[in-house]
Amino acid sequence: MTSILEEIRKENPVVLDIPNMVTPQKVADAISYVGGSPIMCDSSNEGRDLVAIANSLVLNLGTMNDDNVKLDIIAGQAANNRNLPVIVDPVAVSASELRTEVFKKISNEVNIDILRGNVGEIAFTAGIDWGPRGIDADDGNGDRVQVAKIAAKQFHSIVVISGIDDVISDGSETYVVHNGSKELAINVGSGDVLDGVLGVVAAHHRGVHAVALGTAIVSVAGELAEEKYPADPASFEMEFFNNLYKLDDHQLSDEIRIEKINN
Ligand SMILES: Nc1ncnc2c1ncn2[C@@H]1O[C@H](COP(=O)(O)OP(=O)(O)O)[C@@H](O)[C@H]1O
Ligand SMILES: Cc1ncsc1CCOP(=O)(O)O
Repeated sequence: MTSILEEIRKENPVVLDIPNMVTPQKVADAISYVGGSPIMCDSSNEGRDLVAIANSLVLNLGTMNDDNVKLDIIAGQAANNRNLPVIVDPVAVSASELRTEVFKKISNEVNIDILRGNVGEIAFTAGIDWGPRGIDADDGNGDRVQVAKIAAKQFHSIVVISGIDDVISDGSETYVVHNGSKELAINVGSGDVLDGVLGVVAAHHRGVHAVALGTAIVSVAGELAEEKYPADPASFEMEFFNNLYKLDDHQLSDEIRIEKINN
């Protein structure tokens, strides 16, 4: 049985999160509920100071302006210097020239430990043609595993592709987490919540398997919430957050459906 939740709750790591302007409260709550200590930051003037007290850094690129892009680079490089894990979420990276350029800049200037996005986002970052005619795309796991592996090798990162199943790979070791809930897909910010939870886990637990367990924490919490509220999105959200707080290692081990991919 895993002891990851017990360990992170003992460690209570400080997660510095540079959020988007849409979901900071949700992300801070999620970090706190799974056992971390969140601090959100919005000014490049305090990036270095806050990295100095953090155990991991999350850069969410969901909304951007000149100062938070500057902050992303300052904090990312300071975190690299301290050997802290850096998690990057390239939200809607293909949607505007600015998003595409900012991600390129960050990936050139900051070492990314965990790159987390949906398959379209990750494929785009890696220059992979994803879509009806992209790499045999049928949205099957085989293709998503290939996208994760290619992106992982390109960025020297652990890549998490979230979706109906979650694919977690560093290019050679790969897992698929089969848990989840379609309610998570319509809950705005569930991906950002996943980034924050990965920040908590990665603070002290490096490696692909630990990241896969971190991914499963969110997917299992969502799956259990859907059992109770299959058709009430607002009630689902409350139950999902309750589950992030209540989930323990016994329940995680009982509920997780994780597969190691062998090629
Ligand atoms: N169709 C789905 N069925 C089950 N779980 C899903 C589905 N889509 C997303 N999830 C879950 O929702 C969480 C957030 O992923 P996702 O919605 O892909 O992020 P984003 O909000 O960045 O697009 C993950 O835990 C993922 O497993
Ligand atoms: C709606 C929206 N617009 C810019 S960032 C954001 C939130 C994205 O959250 P998630 O990708 O986790 O659903």
